[in-house]
Order: sequence, then structure tokens, then C-alpha cells
Amino acid sequence: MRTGIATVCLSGTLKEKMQACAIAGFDGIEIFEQDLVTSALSPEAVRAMAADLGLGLDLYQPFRDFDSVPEDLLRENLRRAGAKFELMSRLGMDTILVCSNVATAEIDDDGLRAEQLGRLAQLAGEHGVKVAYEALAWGKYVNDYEHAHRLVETVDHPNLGTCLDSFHILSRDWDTAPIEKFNAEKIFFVQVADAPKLSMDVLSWSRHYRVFPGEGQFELDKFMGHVVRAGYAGPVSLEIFNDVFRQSDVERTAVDAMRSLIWLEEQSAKWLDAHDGGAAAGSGKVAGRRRYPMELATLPKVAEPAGFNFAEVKADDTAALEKLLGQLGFEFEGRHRTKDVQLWTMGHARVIINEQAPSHAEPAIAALGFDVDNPVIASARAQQLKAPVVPRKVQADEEVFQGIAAPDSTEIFLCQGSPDGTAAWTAEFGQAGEFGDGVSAPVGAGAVIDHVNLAQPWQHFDEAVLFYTSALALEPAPFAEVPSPTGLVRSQIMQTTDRAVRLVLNLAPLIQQEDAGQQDGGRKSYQEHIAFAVDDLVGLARNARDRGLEFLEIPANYYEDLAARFSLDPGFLATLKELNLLYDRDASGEFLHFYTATVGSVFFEMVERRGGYDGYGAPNAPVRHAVQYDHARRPPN
Ligand SMILES: O=C(O)c1ccc(O)c(O)c1
Ligand SMILES: [Mg+2]
Repeated sequence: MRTGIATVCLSGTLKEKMQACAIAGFDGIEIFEQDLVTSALSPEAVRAMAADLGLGLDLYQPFRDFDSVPEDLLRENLRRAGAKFELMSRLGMDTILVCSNVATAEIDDDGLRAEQLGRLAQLAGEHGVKVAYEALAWGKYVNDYEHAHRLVETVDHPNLGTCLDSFHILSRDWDTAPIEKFNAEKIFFVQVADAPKLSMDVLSWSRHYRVFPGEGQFELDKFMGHVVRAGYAGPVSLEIFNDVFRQSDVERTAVDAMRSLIWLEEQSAKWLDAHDGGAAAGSGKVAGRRRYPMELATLPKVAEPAGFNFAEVKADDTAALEKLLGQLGFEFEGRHRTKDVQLWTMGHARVIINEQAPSHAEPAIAALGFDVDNPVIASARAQQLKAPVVPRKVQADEEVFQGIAAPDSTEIFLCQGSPDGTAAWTAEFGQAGEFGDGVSAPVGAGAVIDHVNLAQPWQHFDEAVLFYTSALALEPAPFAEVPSPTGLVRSQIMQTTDRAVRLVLNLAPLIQQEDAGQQDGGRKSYQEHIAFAVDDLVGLARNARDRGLEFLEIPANYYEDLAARFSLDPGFLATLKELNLLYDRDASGEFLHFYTATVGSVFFEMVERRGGYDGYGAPNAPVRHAVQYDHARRPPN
């Protein structure tokens, strides 16, 4: 698959954008007119630079408001087009995108439109230029890709073809199957963009909220499957208008973009494998995909992780973390033989306390280990998806971990899972014989890591969604917004189908970040937390209280509201209140949970899931945010 990206996706000057695209490994780019007009580089210099960088200049765009106009305006439009065709010859470019008319269309007549597009194609032919006609979703008369393509077929000129842009097609919910029947020679260009499903006017949605494939909710594998089946083999190019990407680090965004195309290529191949049929199931070969002009590369296989292997936390005050875990009922299993880290366990939940204080840019949850089938394959996949590798120093007789850095700089370790949930590396902790007696306190015997909440810097949120989807095969749920005293917290659940791994990505509200910025560079005061699931939360909470645990104190108003919402047994309600427990219930079960006070910027949650409850106590999240906000502002006593 030939990969491309429009310069409008990125921040910086044209030169910076082109350099970043080359570094990220794109085959070609679309030059957005604005980027050229505002550039200090002459067209000849751009052409030379692209050649030096090994970048194809695949598309010049956009050319607006051409068709469906009165004759005098059409002549003016042809003159304007001629000037652009000459510019393109200086750039060494041969394809221009012409969008359906939005602003100046006056005459709704397909016959006239075809005649006008024919004249444009004729002129383009004289300049050796190809015109790719795109139906904008908000075009005045032409806003449907099949309509645009019918016009192209009617004109039937070798210099006129169709540009398919997934956004304009999927935002309008048009069926994508008819693409398969298109004559591939008449598809001149394909643009891909994803987007979250939003209900707003389509122009604003398109200009501000497009995201890279895998970061939104469009069925792009299917769209691409139809494009491939049509026989198209030209560039597949990202055209993402997004307010965040346009102000983020250009090289990093270009890599995020490239990751999305590598992933989309694999997903498209998988879609075809699944839909072309006829495969000998389990033959191990790339199943039933027929051969197509577009070759699709695949990636090392990934399976959902089987569970969390460990979580590693950092705080300035290590002693406070030790105390907290001890009060919760964790057992101290010893210090590592060679590293300044401690191991604490409850049931199958393993927490490593890293004794090094976090640097200001480091997240509180420094690392997460996941149990995977094959760490080498999983790591190869992540690296092909351009995940940065994190070196993990090991002594000769220690377990080697394959590590990659997530976009928020949490280190992700791909660990060898074991059927009984144990981990060989734990033997590296403690002196011989010192390692725990193998029996946890009964109340926590079945404990596991239930979920981990990771705070995301605002500019890396979408990137993180794609990262966990593509590298770890987690499935994103539609994002939610949780009210807090500092704004709405954007919250995105990423989980495995069996829920053995659940991550919650939270976008910390801006006010909090600005405050933090003044204090310590902006990272540390994003709170993050680990939630552990146990069988008997009330028993565990009682024990923890008796050991002096500082709970997050829940206001009495909450319990009044709870009593109003659910008719709870008064004794049960009193227990919840006494122990600062939160409660939720839905058709499939019940959820009990509590939070600890925060140490540094990390805190813990203990949960009990009853029945098939599959949520996270979302109705209680605003209470937690408000109490934590209040706590953070209280003068120390
Ligand atoms: O928003 C626009 O105007 C616009 C311009 C060119 C495109 O290719 C496109 O998809 C949208
Ligand atoms: Mg487009």
C-alpha cells in the first residue's frame, strides 16, 4: 500500500512538515495549497526537497467551487485552474483535487456539470494534469460520492477521475459497497480519515474532529476492503483536519499518523480475509484473501493480553506508599536483588514500588506489565507499529522484559503469561526463604488488578487510543465525559473482550494542568490509580480501617442520594456509609468500591464486582473527583 499524508494534518512550516513525513516513512504527501502559499520555498525548491527526502508529491489540493456555475464564472474558474496547472508543472505534480462546489454553485443540472467538468478535464489534459473530483459532504448539489462518480463516468475523459474521502462518505452514512463496482482506472485518489461519532453539522465535524484511523469510530477496514476489491492500487492518504494535531509536535504526530496507516493496512487485509471466504480455516496461511492490485502488508500477530502481570508505581514519599499498601492488606515480598524496587502482593495482584523519586515528567504509574502469549511476537508487532522501545537493564540470570513506551510515557512490558497466574520474576525479590509464605491474608486471597486509570496529556489522548488498540489489541468503548470541579474529564475505557485487562484513559481537565504547570512542570499532579478486585470488600475495608487506612471520605449527601436512587437495606446503607464505600447497580449486577487518599499523585481503589456488573461505577466518579479536588486544596494540618 502506498502511504500518504496531507500537509494540513501537521503543525509547522511546509519544510518541517515534509521532513517529519519523510522521517515517519511516508511514501508521498498531499500539498495543501495554504502550506505552499505561505512557504518561503519556491515551487522548484519544494520539488527538489521532496526528491531529496524521497517523498512523492502525490496530490495538490484543494481547488474549490468550480462546477454548477454560470458561463462567465466558469471561464474565470478555468483561468484560475490554468494558473494552478502551471504551478503544478513547476512542482512536478500531476494530480489535483477539485471539490464539489459549496459556495458559488447556482445551477443544479447534471448535464451542465458534466459539460463543465469535461472542459476542466480537457484543459488539465493539455497540461498533463489529472483532476480528482471529490464530493464534499456539504457540497451544495454534489455531496454523495456515487453522484460524483456518475459525473466522472459521464464525462469519460482520461484526465478526470474520482477522489474518495472516507470522511465525506462515512459521515453521511453512505453505503460503501458500491465502490467495488467502480472502474479502478477512474479512482484517482483515496483519502482516509476516522472520526468520533458526533451529532453536529458535518462541516464543523470535518474541519475540527477528524482523527487518524483507529482513533475514531468509522468502519475504515470495510471502506478499504471495498476500495481494494475495486482494484485501486494508488496512494492511501491521510487527510485529518484536527485542532490538536495542528498544534502538536510535528514529528510525533507524523509517527502517530504512520502508525494509523500501518494498522489500517493490516485491518483491511483482515477484513478481506474474513470476507473473501473460501479459506481453509486454521491452515495458518493468510486465509481467503484473493489477490488484488493493492498489496497489503500484515503485522506480527497480536492476541489480547490475558491479564495484568504487574503495576509499578513511583512517588516521592515511598514510605507513605508502603504504609498504604500494608494497610490495604498487601504483603511485602522483599526488595529486588539488584534494583531499588520492592514487591508487594495481594492474591494475584502484584505492585512494584520503585524507590526512585519520579522526575517531573514521569507518570505516577511508571510501568504496567501485561501477560501475553508470546512476548517476542508482541514486541515485534509493537516495534513495527513504531512504538519506542524502552531498555530494561537486566543481570544475566534475570528475566528479560520486552518493553515499549506508551504515548503518556508509561512503560509497557510484555510478559510471558503463566496458566496459574504466577510470575517467575518474583523469585528475584527478597532473600531465599524471605519471600512470602504463599498464603495471603484470606480476605485478599482472590485479589487481582481490576483496572488501571492512566492520566493522558491532552495532546496525546487520541494517539494513546490508537496505541493501545494497535499494539495491545484492546477494544475502545465510546468515550464518556465525567463532571469534575475543574471541568469535564474525558474518559475512555480500553478493555479486552473477557475484561481480564481494563484500562481507563482520563484526560485531566485543563485547569488542573495549568495549576500543575506552575508547580512542577505539569505532569505529576495528574492523578492516576490502580483498582484491585476482591471477593469481600466490606471485610477488607474493615481490616484496612482497623489498620488506620485513610479512606477518601465520601460526603453524607452521597448516601442520601443513594438511598433515593436504590431502595437499599438500611443496615447495608449504614455499612456503606460507615466505611466510605461507594455503590452502583445495573441490570446485571452490583459494584462496591472505595478509594484511598492520594500519595504523590497515585491512589488506590478496591472494588467488588457482584454478578455480571461490567462497569466502573461511573455515577460515582463525579463524587470522587469533587472530594479529591477538595482534599488537594485543604491546608495541611
Ligand atoms: O474542508 C474542506 O474544505 C475540504 C477540502 C478538501 C478536502 O479534500 C476535504 O476533504 C475537505
Ligand atoms: Mg478530502
